[in-house]
Amino acid sequence: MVEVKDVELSKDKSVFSQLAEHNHEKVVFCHDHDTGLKAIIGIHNTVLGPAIGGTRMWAYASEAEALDDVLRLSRWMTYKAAISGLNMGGGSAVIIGDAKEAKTEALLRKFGRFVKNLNGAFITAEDIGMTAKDMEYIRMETQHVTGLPEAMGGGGDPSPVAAYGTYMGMKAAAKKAFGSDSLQGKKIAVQGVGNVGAYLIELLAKENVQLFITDIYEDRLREVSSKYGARVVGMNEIYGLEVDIYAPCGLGGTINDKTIDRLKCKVIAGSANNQLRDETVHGAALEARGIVYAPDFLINAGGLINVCSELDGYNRESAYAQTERIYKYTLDILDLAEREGIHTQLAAIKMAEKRINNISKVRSTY
Ligand SMILES: NC(=O)c1ccc[n+]([C@@H]2O[C@H](COP(=O)([O-])OP(=O)(O)OC[C@H]3O[C@@H](n4cnc5c(N)ncnc54)[C@H](O)[C@@H]3O)[C@@H](O)[C@H]2O)c1
Repeated sequence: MVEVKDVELSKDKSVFSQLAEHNHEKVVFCHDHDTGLKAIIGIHNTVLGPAIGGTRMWAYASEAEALDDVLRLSRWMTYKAAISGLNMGGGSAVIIGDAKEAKTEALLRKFGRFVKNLNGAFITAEDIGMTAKDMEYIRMETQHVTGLPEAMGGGGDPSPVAAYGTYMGMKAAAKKAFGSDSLQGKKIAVQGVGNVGAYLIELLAKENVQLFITDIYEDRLREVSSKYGARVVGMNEIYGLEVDIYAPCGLGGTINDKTIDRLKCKVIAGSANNQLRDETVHGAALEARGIVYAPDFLINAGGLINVCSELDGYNRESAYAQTERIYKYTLDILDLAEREGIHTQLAAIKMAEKRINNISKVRSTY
């Protein structure tokens, strides 16, 4: 049985006022006594199409924390899908519990039944705490699952496509900052050489850049460094490096009060989600420092584009072609930010909201 502290969802906010804050459409609390399932499915916006988003399994300290996570994640999925030109809305799910201990086939399949009952209004994929095998269990109960292995007719690992979109976004940001999208000779610091980071480095190495890398795992660093001739730097050292481009490809929140004044780069473009600790404060601070920030939820959308392309019968070529458009979308957003004198993350949100508002004249929900 999953043990979660039973606390008030929030000290000062009711569930409905939390939904109202960012205009979430629907939240489904899923409970099953026999399997111990406690899950929350959050549907933020379905104007453009069914809500898509990952299912995360995490040992949240409280129900309030789980709800907060699902509301936050689902909202960003709306923006990510809208700005990438996808006909999809934003959603997300969290299963409360320790993925190493509480996960069973029955629990996952029960969760699949809840997804099924939403009749396609929510389509899910793998996120933190979930594996491809877990998604196969969910798939046994509902067809509304994507991001499946190639053997099951899916697109397989989305990381190379996510890296390609990040690379496109980085080139667009370089064009804005340096007047050319060629990265030749540029000094680029990549933080996190996991799945996406390593594929990004492979693309960058072809452009003859000077690479600086850091990661928590030394064996991974050694491998990437010897393969691409990248210089290994310390995890804290990376922020103060004299580089042209900083690419956060590890965890979110690395652009914060402690790091922002140390940055010497002219461009930030990486795959990590939620790079700005506080999107308003740190988005504006980057603008004030003249650093071109390529909005994370736009340039890392290649992964989402890849899993969405499964829904119409997976085609790798078309997933890459759609991802390539991130170059143009990034330039459009950087231009909009300049024209309106706003920071680039805000410009990206505005552009996503504009598309949703326009299409809401055609239809209001899925
Ligand atoms: N995989 C995808 O398709 C995809 C798509 C969109 C966005 N993203 C985002 O991109 C980021 C990377 O995803 P991934 O799939 O490559 O994950 P991953 O777990 O394979 O790799 C992340 C790497 O970053 C390292 N890392 C974490 N924090 C670090 C820090 N502070 N300093 C240095 N290294 C650090 C980790 O050790 C790990 O090697 C994540 O934020 C993820 O949410 C991934």
